[in-house]
Amino acid sequence: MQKKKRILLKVGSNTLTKETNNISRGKIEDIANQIAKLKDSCEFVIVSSGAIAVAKQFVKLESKHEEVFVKQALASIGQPHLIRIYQEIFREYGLLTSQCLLSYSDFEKQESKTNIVNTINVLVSNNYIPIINENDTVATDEIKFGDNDKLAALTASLLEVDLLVIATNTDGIYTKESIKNNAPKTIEIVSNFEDLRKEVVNSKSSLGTGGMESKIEAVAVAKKANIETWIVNGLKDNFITNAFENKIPFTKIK
Ligand SMILES: Nc1ncnc2c1ncn2[C@@H]1O[C@H](COP(=O)(O)OP(=O)(O)O)[C@@H](O)[C@H]1O
Ligand SMILES: N[C@@H](CCC(=O)OP(=O)(O)O)C(=O)O
Repeated sequence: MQKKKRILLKVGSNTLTKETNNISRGKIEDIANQIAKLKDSCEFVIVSSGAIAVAKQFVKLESKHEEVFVKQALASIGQPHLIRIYQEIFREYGLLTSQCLLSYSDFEKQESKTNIVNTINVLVSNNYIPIINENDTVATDEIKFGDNDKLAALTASLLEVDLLVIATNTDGIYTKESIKNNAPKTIEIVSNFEDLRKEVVNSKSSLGTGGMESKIEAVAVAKKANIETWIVNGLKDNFITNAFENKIPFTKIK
């Protein structure tokens, strides 16, 4: 049997909510449907944000503490709901899921790195799709300074995946000029990675954390490990299968 292509799919909060205040079961169905279609040729590991977004659907926390602690508490409330929703929907498509919570510091310790790789390899070889998020209770880095893009890239490198797909709410990376002119145009082929950094504008979406800048940083991490990255519009249906068939505009960085 031919070796399956290993894909790390990163799904941001905006994709999962389809830019509303609620997690979109329809979007998770769309992801499950695509993974089910591709399952004979590809194996998936998912890095999913959305814990805080799910919690906000259910609760409003009162606290005199710093905002970051409230966000961590929300992530703790939302994470089990997020996984429950994934599990319910993926099961309908015949897909098995599991949860892994990781911290950035885990990537600095050899023993932790080995354990992550071994655990995920057992999961994947038994047809479980690991759904990874940051362990927000212990690490504030992501909520304060970055987001899951870098976590996805570090995980992709550690797992030596064949492709990193970052799903966001734009058709990939647009040229700065085209954003200014209100006619966004996707940079489809990246000839010079350093030039790409100059295209980032200082904006992010309503629920997003790091904007395009953190995606570029993620691409840099993946590039160092010789991993190709695609930045695709996760709001659209069939965004993975359509990207494979080149039916949609997206940014490909080799
Ligand atoms: N050159 C660019 N092309 C496209 N989007 C850009 C660019 N520069 C900055 N952005 C911003 O990055 C956002 C995506 O990142 P983010 O808000 O963190 O979403 P996510 O939840 O998917 O991680 C876009 O909605 C846009 O506002
Ligand atoms: N880990 C947290 C926050 C992650 C976050 O906002 O990231 P992203 O949507 O990828 O910019 C969560 O699951 O809500």
